Amino acid sequence: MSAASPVVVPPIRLGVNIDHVATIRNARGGALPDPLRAAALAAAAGADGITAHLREDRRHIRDEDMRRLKETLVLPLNFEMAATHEMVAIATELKPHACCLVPERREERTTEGGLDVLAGGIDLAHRVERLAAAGIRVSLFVAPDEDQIVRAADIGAAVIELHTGAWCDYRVAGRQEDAAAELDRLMRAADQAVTLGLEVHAGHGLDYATAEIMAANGHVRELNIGHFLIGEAIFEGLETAIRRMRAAMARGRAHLRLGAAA
Ligand SMILES: CC(=O)[C@@H](O)[C@H](O)COP(=O)(O)O
Ligand SMILES: NCC(=O)COP(=O)(O)O
Repeated sequence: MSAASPVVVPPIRLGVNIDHVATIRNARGGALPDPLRAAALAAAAGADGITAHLREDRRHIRDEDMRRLKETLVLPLNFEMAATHEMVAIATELKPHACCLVPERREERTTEGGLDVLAGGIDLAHRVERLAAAGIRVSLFVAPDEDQIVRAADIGAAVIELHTGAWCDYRVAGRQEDAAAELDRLMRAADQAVTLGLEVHAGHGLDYATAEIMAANGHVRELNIGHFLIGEAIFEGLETAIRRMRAAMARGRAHLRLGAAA
């Protein structure tokens, strides 16, 4: 009789987004609080990577922050950016570990939806190719939409990051049916992406509860979380917030282990 095969649970990484430390700094126009200090603290607290979004309007992270991050950071740097000529030029010079291409509208309060990979056409395909040729791991920030994910694989992205914002907003608004339908879409999108050979990440609006649910999907290999963690840091400190987030993700992975063993 053969022994039961061990359940293999793939690890899940936590990328800490430090944009909103820069939002607070910029509110007074000075140098404090320094997002680099948050990155160093996040590393000490067990983050696996740092995410920073250099918006076209530089409303939070600035070019100088990206340069300092690249020079001093011991963790992989995930550079979020619009798929523009300007940003591709900056990224190919900086050479971060990864670039996540996101949609941007100047007037938006935050990143409202996923990148329209289909509408991006050949220009987007070329930008993905240029970044990949510079040795950068390219991720596309997409809604859980089948056609967008097929196109992401077609144009050579290595990763998709699923936009969890709509799901999180439905939950906060108490719209349980909409939240359940959106979660179902996210789960099916993760399955589809893995079938197409893409690595799956997720992020936007995640908190302890939603991160735990995402981590219970073994296809999801990385969560990028910022706004909630920086908010919690006001009350309990960044280090504690990150440790609690890691614990929530570990609980999610434990559900997976139990589910697989059942
Ligand atoms: C793309 C994304 O989800 C992050 O960059 C995050 O949302 C940053 O915050 P803002 O959207 O407020 O710039
Ligand atoms: N890509 C999502 C991200 O980096 C963090 O989003 P949020 O937690 O700040 O909403």
